[in-house]
Amino acid sequence: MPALIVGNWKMNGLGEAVAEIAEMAGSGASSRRVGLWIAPPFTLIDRAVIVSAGSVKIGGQDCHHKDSGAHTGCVSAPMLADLGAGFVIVGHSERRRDNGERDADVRAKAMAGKAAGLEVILCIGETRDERDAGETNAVLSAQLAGSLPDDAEALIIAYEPVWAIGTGLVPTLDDVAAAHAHIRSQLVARYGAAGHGVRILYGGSVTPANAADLLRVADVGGVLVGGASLTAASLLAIASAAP
Ligand SMILES: O=C(CO)COP(=O)(O)O
Repeated sequence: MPALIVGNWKMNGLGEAVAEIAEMAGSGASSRRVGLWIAPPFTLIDRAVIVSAGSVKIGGQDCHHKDSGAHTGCVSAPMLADLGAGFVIVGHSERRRDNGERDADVRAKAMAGKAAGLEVILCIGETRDERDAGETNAVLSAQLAGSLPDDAEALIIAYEPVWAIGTGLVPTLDDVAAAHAHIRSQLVARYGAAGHGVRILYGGSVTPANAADLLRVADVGGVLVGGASLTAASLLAIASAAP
């Protein structure tokens, strides 16, 4: 399976930033060797879809769990699909923290994304305190139990330790391998054989310097990149590190 390199731009990017996506698309990096996906802010999705010319898949960073209605400021999964988005990220720890989203909310969003025909990247991960208390596997199990959608179709899991996001801290490669193996076991327990087909991404302080090592870890099917995804130069350097 070719590695999947996904950029999450978070609340970054004014109009001129679509030039970075155009450069990623024009680089030819998105090929049978790697998949290149970008989740810009909602405001840039329309333009990003146009400049990506099909070479970079464009997605949303969140969606509402309902298709439409009286939810001021929210964006639904069918609205993303209508713009030409191909995927949506749900359950990011920053949304859990800033918007009080819980596992049941994340599950509803994942179901909405799938129903709209989007691929769904579902984020999970432990805090520093939880890791230090030896609770990492228990936290991951509980998050998966509460948030996994009904079936494994179009589902991708992103393992993002909260303490590794934006900090420059990265778990050891053994710890990443252990977490991914645990997530895999939970997916197989839940979905049977289909659980083997779910891609698992690593996210948290991925850079061009550490991407090659992370992408070689067993069962790391790609990376979810924040800060280092904002420029074409940096994201393409990560993509070229894929084995
Ligand atoms: O949260 C992340 C991606 O969703 C990771 O962010 P950083 O790569 O900036 O640590």
